[in-house]
Amino acid sequence: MKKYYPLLVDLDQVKCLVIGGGAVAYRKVLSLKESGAAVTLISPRILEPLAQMGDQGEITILKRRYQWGDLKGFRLVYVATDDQEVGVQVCNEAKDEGILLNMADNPSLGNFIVPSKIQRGDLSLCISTNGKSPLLAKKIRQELEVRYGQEYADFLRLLGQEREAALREIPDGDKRKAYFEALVSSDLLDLMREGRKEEISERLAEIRKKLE
Ligand SMILES: C[C@@]1(CC(=O)O)c2cc3[nH]c(cc4nc(cc5[nH]c(cc(n2)[C@H]1CCC(=O)O)[C@@](C)(CC(=O)O)[C@@H]5CCC(=O)O)C(CC(=O)O)=C4CCC(=O)O)c(CCC(=O)O)c3CC(=O)O
Ligand SMILES: NC(=O)C1=CN([C@@H]2O[C@H](COP(=O)(O)OP(=O)(O)OC[C@H]3O[C@@H](n4cnc5c(N)ncnc54)[C@H](O)[C@@H]3O)[C@@H](O)[C@H]2O)C=CC1
Repeated sequence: MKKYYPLLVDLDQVKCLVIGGGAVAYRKVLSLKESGAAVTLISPRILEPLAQMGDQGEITILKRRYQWGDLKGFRLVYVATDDQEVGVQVCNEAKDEGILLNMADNPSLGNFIVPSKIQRGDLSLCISTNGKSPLLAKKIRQELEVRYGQEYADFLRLLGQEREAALREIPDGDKRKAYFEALVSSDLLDLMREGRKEEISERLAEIRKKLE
């Protein structure tokens, strides 16, 4: 069993290649585009929504089979074909070039896997089963989606603002930490979930006052 290391990577404008044009390739393309990657796709058959993305200039499409040399210039490569042989060839080329490789149909040939993900503003929740059961990862995602709603995006925005302000305005490190702890364990999240926006600044002032 591989021991994968989780990390969050900035893919803005990074050149990524997807080989294959079916449902799995489509899922990988969507998540790459969400991260701002510059996506190229190579495949003889291409799903309609992917073809449309190509027509609209959102991704670059080469409508043909993979050939040796295609990986040049790419940082991340995803293989999502129904042809095992392509996987083996890409794997050899990726090794030569030191490129990070995701293999949808034979994960152990690649060197990274994609987790299931929930995004709530700046909060990312990523779930992986180390490839043992993607369906369980999906089920846990659906459970967590109910538990962690949009209010977390708002809460985190507020925490970020308050943290910046506190770093400027509360010079004492212990007091600052106490303020952060009070914010995180306050009922601010409940106020946001219940849409009681007008009470938020009041609560912030109360928390600050208590610490004085
Ligand atoms: C190893 C990994 C490599 C990788 O793709 O990176 C991989 C591999 C394989 N998946 C397979 C099948 C399915 N994958 C899904 C769904 C997802 N698969 C994703 C990731 C991963 N899948 C990586 C491990 C993640 C982890 O650690 O848990 C998700 C999380 C992210 C994403 O793909 O973007 C996304 C859910 C997103 C969401 O909804 O939250 C479904 C369910 C569905 O489609 O509804 C099924 C059908 C049910 C089933 O088989 O379980 C097969 C067998 C194919 C066959 O039968 O031939 C293989 C190959 C193998 O296992 O050998
Ligand atoms: N990792 C994951 O999340 C999942 C992986 N899979 C596996 O991923 C693979 C792809 O699944 P789907 O997208 O449903 O398959 P699909 O059959 O819809 O698409 C396969 C694509 O591969 C392309 N292709 C075939 N030979 C090629 C070549 N030589 N060069 C470039 N492209 C080529 C075809 O044109 C087609 O677009 C399957 O092997 C499947 O077992 C399936 C479900 C989930």
